[in-house]
Amino acid sequence: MRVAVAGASGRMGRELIDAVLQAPDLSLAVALDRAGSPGLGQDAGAFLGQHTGVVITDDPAALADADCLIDFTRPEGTLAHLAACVEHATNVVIGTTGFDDAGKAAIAQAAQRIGVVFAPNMSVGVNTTLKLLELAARMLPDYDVEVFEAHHRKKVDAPSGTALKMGEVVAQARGKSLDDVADWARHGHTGEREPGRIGFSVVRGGDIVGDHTVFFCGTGERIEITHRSSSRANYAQGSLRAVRYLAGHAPGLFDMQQVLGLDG
Ligand SMILES: NC(=O)C1=CN([C@@H]2O[C@H](COP(=O)(O)OP(=O)(O)OC[C@H]3O[C@@H](n4cnc5c(N)ncnc54)[C@H](OP(=O)(O)O)[C@@H]3O)[C@@H](O)[C@H]2O)C=CC1
Ligand SMILES: O=C(O)C1=N[C@H](C(=O)O)C[C@H](O)C1
Repeated sequence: MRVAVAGASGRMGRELIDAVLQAPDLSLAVALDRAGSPGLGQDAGAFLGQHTGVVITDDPAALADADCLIDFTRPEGTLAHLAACVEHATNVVIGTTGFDDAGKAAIAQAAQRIGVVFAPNMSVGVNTTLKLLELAARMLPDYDVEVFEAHHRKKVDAPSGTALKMGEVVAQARGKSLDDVADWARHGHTGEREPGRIGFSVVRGGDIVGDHTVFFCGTGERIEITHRSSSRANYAQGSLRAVRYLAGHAPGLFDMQQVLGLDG
């Protein structure tokens, strides 16, 4: 299967190129970076000391040569690539976070024409953690829930897409919409905590790959469900599973719970 990688010079782009080059059933067909990127014109494997013959381009028309794009960039980049994927009937795995409602609607619309996997976290561990959260939320309806996340200093969106998803899973298990119960930040004289709210807190610093903890705080006890990433390899491997999943499915919008068979 011919795979394209967007954001080829980014942290995830490089992790993905490495993973695709090592996968016997996949070939790297296209590598995209944005206009003005210093990577343009270089071999996509140069950072590994490898010659792949795939030159990094900023032309989304190159997506005609790929069966599936893996896109971990920024919302505006992903949406531009998505339009080219629809034009060329190329499936897409979207790992980018930070979309607004209009961006999410554009993704859903594209998924009527092509296969799309869209998930804020591709790791098997995080997706298993989401199932644990669903169980805990159902078993502990009166416990106070707080979502904590920590990431590297270069991350541009907050809370992380994964933290938002964790909050949504808990809210949904309690029959609520996250927007109605979220406390995004606290400062000053906040008053006592209101029952049923879901609080968020965020750390940014250094090279933290990605930590998430959800606290279920009751009276006399608390449960902390934590996932920590120590490398980006799991995000890349999950993305490759998503590429293979799309090859066996008709157009539609899927998430990693479906790819991993955790949606039952
Ligand atoms: N779903 C998941 O499992 C995971 C999701 N992510 C998400 O993936 C995204 C990327 O993360 P990361 O790799 O760390 O970020 P980086 O900043 O390291 O890489 C982003 C890449 O996208 C490029 N880019 C930026 N803007 C555009 C644009 N408008 N059009 C095209 N390309 C663009 C950047 O180019 P340039 O450097 O020139 O700006 C860079 O090559 C984030 O949204 C992050 O939250 C990250 C890890 C796991
Ligand atoms: O930007 C990152 O690095 C990450 N982003 C994703 C998110 O926003 O949840 C996934 C992971 O936590 C790493």
